[in-house]
Amino acid sequence: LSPEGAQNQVTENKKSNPFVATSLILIFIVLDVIAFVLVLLLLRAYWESKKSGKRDERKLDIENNKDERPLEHHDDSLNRGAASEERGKLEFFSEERGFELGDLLKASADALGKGNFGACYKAVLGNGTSVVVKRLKDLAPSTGDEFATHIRALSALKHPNLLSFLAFYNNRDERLLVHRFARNGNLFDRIHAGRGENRRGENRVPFKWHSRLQVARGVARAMAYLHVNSNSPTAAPHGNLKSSNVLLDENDMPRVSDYGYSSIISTSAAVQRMAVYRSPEYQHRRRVSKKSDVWTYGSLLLELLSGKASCLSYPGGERGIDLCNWVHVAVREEWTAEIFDAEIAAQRNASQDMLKLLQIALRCCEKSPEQRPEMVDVMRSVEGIAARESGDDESSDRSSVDDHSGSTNGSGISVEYNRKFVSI
Ligand SMILES: Nc1ncnc2c1ncn2[C@@H]1O[C@H](COP(=O)(O)OP(=O)(O)OP(=O)(O)O)[C@@H](O)[C@H]1O
Repeated sequence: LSPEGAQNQVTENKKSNPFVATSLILIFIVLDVIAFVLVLLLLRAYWESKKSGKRDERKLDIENNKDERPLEHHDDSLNRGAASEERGKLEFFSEERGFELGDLLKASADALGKGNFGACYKAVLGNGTSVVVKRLKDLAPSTGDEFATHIRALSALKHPNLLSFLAFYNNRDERLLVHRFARNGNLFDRIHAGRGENRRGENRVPFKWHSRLQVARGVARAMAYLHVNSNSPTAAPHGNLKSSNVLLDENDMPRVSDYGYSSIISTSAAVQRMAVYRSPEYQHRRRVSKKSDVWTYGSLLLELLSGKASCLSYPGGERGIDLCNWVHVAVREEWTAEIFDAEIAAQRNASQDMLKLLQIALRCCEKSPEQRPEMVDVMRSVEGIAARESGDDESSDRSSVDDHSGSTNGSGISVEYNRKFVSI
């Protein structure tokens, strides 16, 4: 119905019947409104599908290895800042020192993704070694020396379940961290890839209870280790624990990454983007502490157990659910069985252990920080499940908690930190 046609008909009808003319005008207006709403709905559906596809597209790009340009070509500013005459050297923290900054920039590289604190690239060096280069952004104002001191302190933390630092680069324009590449990607993708709306899960490798428990145990050890070696009463030793910051090596052993950033990132960026700032105590009292880390660990356990995406894991938290709240409601309403991911719920011989892990998670997610357990106690509870499940006695299981840099006093947690040995 064209506007001219409608107008002519209206003029004709006006002469014969004023009621018919008014009805035609009304119909014309209603049709216009419906068309407008339809266009709006279509635009919204297009926008939503683009957003949900982003993560998968990024993964696909990496898997297909489409972009193999040298690192320096991925980012012009990286090239400009680092290729100048006075660009300086990498500082190494490990035995693997067979490369220099120039080798890194020329190595064939893939963009792994942009996180909250910078972009990550996987670079393959001439000798075939794969490393990850993280280019930091939104740093707190600090001198190069302050930054270097902080990174050196972080690199002294050595534990089999922490992602270690290989080297770093520090000049006025550019700050880069170099880590080992974790071959099996991150825990978020391990839990959620190939499932959910619009996905049929054809390529999904099932993530069974035993592997999930192994991850829960490894992350608890890494977190307890960080807590034992942190002296600050006001900071969360990790600060940003979430499933995308738990990387999996070739044996699916977890390596916790992105720890200790709170003092190198600007306060506003930290408050907006770090996981601990979403804890109940930050909402009410504007304070975070070690117990905020315990809360993030509880949320991670709930994600592992339920297979549901947590809003902590999504950038900006714009998707996913508040798992702590959801599970508390589920337990109150007595539909606990609904909590467990279908992929593990069928493993009936492990159901008691799943319930135990759920109880630990709920204690970690207590609203009041004072009521949450200490991270070391959480680790011991999770190890209790592991020892029973594998039939090992506790002492033999404990040996794997040891770090690689020194002896322990029997608790299994120790560290060489600033050349002083601290243990509990
Ligand atoms: N050492 C690594 N090995 C393998 N993949 C890595 C490594 N480091 C980072 N990644 C991957 O690179 C991507 C970007 O990581 P990054 O840490 O920058 O962001 P994020 O974890 O998504 O968010 P945030 O910045 O809040 O930690 C993620 O998919 C992450 O799993």
